[in-house]
Amino acid sequence: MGSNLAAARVSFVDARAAAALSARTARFLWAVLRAALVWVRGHLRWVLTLVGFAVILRLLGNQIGSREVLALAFGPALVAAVWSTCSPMSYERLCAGPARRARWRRWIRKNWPHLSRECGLSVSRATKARTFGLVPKEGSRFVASQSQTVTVWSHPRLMDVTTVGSLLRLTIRTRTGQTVQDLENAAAPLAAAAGAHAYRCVQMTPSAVEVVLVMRDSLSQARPAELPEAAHLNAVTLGRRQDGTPWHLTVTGRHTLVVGCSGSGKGSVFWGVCAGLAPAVRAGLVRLWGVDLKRGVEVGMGRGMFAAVATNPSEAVALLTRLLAVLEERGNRMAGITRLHQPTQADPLHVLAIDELAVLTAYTDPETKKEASRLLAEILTQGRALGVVVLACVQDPRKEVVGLRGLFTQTIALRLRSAEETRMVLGDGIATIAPAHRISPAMPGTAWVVEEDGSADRVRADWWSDQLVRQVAARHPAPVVEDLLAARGGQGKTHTCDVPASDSVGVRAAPVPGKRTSQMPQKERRPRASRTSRTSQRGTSDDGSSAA
Ligand SMILES: Nc1ncnc2c1ncn2[C@@H]1O[C@H](COP(=O)(O)OP(=O)(O)OP(=O)(O)O)[C@@H](O)[C@H]1O
Repeated sequence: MGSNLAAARVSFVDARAAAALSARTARFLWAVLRAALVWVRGHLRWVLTLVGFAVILRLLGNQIGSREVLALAFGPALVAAVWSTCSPMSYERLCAGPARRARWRRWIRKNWPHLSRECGLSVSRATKARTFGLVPKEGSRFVASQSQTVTVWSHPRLMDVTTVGSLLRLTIRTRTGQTVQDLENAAAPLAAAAGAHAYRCVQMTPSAVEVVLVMRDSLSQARPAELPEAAHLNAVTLGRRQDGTPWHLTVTGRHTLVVGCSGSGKGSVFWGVCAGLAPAVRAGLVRLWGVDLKRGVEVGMGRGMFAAVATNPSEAVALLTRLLAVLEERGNRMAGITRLHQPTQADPLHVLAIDELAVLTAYTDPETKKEASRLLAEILTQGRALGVVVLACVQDPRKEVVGLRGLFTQTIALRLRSAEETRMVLGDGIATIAPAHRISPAMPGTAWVVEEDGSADRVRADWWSDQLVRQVAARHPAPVVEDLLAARGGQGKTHTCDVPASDSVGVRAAPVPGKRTSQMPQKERRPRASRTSRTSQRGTSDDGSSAA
């Protein structure tokens, strides 16, 4: 009886394993078939020509030859299908990627005269040309040559075409009578004709421009942030650029304004900077100060890495007063000795991170607003060289809301509501090359930034989950905590905390008087699921400035 039961159990287990194996095999075969069909569709001309050739050979009675030709038609499809199913990464790297890039290069070279004409880059002139040969003329007489009016086109020169990853780079030289501005203006129709997701222009010489077309959108997928390990002071890695390279943001010596409408992903940039600096915070080289007037909901997630957090306007004024005192004391110390502050453990870099600046500078009572704006203006004007920098996030970029806009030295434009807002944030003439108002709501964390050389680039910040922020705060707690109540009297009071050696997870209770956020129930956030944007429903590009 017992042995029967054991045998039945064994056969049941075998049957389940066999069923799982057949399901896996069926799935694999289906994937291979689908990949083969995709390959055939992409190489239809090749396949049809060889099939036609095989049919002719068969009609002529050459059976073996026709079979070989059919193998030549479908063999590559089978190899490609199996390869791409078993090892998609190596297939993309060694086969599909290089083939695709070669196709882009060929296409642009072949179609350049046509593209340049249709995008308004070429000019034509009518000219007389003489044709030679015996040409019939009235009656039965022939003449040896005759003159005709012909149209001659002159195009800007396509000097070089290169590809890297998903980028197609065109180096174009102006034709006579053309400026680099003309080439830059034609980049949008050029990108649309090439089916590029986005583009950017970089002036190479006074008469040559590099137009970079982003042929495949590498930013479409959200990417989770990683736990920061090393202490970096100068720059933090916030995410990636549209060419797939890392996006580093300089922090030292820069005041950063992050603008984006609600849900555009300001939190990702905020935590990218604060959590990116966390190892340096723990090392004592950076001191983070937080202002979160949305009841501390955002900063509360990573409270442990901040030296002080203000969650109401009076606390914010106290915090700014304290920071200004640091500035004044440091200024007095540095006068005549050095012009640029070098962060050390005894004298760290102070980073003031403000979530929703408008609550402080526009939506609070007039007195607090005036005082906060005054203090912030002083910090913004003097802080850069003295090692006090500001990171501020805001939804509304209008002057009446952020009067201090001009004092920030770098700006990140997340999704904005209109081209006018893009102009306000990034500067005049930028809305066409960095259309932040066209970023898809389905891609939070995506932004446009303007580089020092004036070129614009599209970037996407990595996603910081609440859990990861808490983990960073637990791993890299601030060694020093400031007492804001004492700062109200103009004097700061500093508590030194023992930094735990362990990497245990959990928010460290920071002894800040009057602090409510650590007790507040926090809602766990998740990356927003992609949704079809209204623009993409209309058949235009989601986020870039151009669409195929
Ligand atoms: N980098 C990112 N990648 C993917 N999803 C993101 C990213 N950043 C944010 N999100 C998603 O977008 C949502 C809104 O993000 P977030 O709260 O940072 O926006 P916000 O601009 O701060 O909005 P608000 O100003 O209303 O607070 C998040 O809950 C998350 O689902």
